[in-house]
Amino acid sequence: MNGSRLSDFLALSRQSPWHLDPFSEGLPDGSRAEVWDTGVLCIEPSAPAERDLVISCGIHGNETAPIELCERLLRALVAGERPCRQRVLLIFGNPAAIDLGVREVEENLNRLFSGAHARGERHSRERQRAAALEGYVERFFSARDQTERLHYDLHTAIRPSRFEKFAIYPFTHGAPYSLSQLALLNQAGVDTILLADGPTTTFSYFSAHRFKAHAFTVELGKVMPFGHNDARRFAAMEQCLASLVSEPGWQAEPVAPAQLRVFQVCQEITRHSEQFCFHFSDEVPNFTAFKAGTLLAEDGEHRWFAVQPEEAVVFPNAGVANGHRAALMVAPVELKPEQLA
Ligand SMILES: O=C(O)CCC(=O)N[C@@H](CCC(=O)O)C(=O)O
Ligand SMILES: [Zn+2]
Repeated sequence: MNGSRLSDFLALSRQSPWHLDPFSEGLPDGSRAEVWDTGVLCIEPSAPAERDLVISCGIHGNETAPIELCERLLRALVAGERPCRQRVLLIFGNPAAIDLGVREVEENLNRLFSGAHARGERHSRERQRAAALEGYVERFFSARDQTERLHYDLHTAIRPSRFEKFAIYPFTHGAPYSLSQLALLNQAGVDTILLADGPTTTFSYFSAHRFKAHAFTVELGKVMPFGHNDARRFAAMEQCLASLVSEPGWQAEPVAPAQLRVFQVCQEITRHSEQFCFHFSDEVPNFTAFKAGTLLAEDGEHRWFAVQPEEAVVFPNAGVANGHRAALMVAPVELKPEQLA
């Protein structure tokens, strides 16, 4: 595909970080690749199989490993090294932040979905982008009924984690958890699952709730600058995504729930003011556990204590904007057969 504008789609998106005029190109296997906007590319095979697959990365611009993984996947499709047999929507979420090497330009894109971009008086580039991304996901999923809808939103975490790869399973409103999706995550090296305890304004919850997609925020390791990621650490996820894209009907090896480490979110710590502080070291890795009764954080009158035995902290970040989540607290749980389908 010499001369293809898609052979370096990320570079093209970084050059036009907030808007790119749509265009389309044929791929060597006969699929049509349609650029809908900067960082947004829909691939339509001539005879698509039964899955509709959204893969997103770079919702936080400095989380480079998933961005590199998606670039490798796209290059293989554009070069004809791999066929595309499913409809795929590939999203580089925040090209401006990717270009600057920062988590966000004006505000955290992953707190602006499910309409949160329109709440309040504030205007920001990320709000416009969240609204646009919602529209693209709607356009993609609404094109067909009766398909299996999938969305993997790939991230890396700011700090190291005792369990390196984990996924957040957005709140299901009581619907069962998908055993085949847990198997896929497990085969992708993601053997730790966090069950959310309520609706959120994340991208994965948006797809799960609005389109009944199997959708996950997937944490693949620790944030590193471009060029400093070891691709071998992401190979299992890359292989699973490649199989989904290229092999109709592909299924991961089955998993027994007991093979997975499962946590339930039991409380959320929210920063309210400049007085916010944690009562543990800045160095603690994700999934560090505290005894029940331990004072975890303080913000003026507010105090948060560990309540459950073995309650563990995930994503502690005292530097978030006021009103935002500063940490999730999670407790180990066992998935019961009646919770699974
Ligand atoms: O390491 C951190 O503190 C944040 C890593 C990250 O971006 N995580 C996502 C999780 C989204 C979810 O809860 O589904 C985020 O904070 O947006
Ligand atoms: Zn992230």
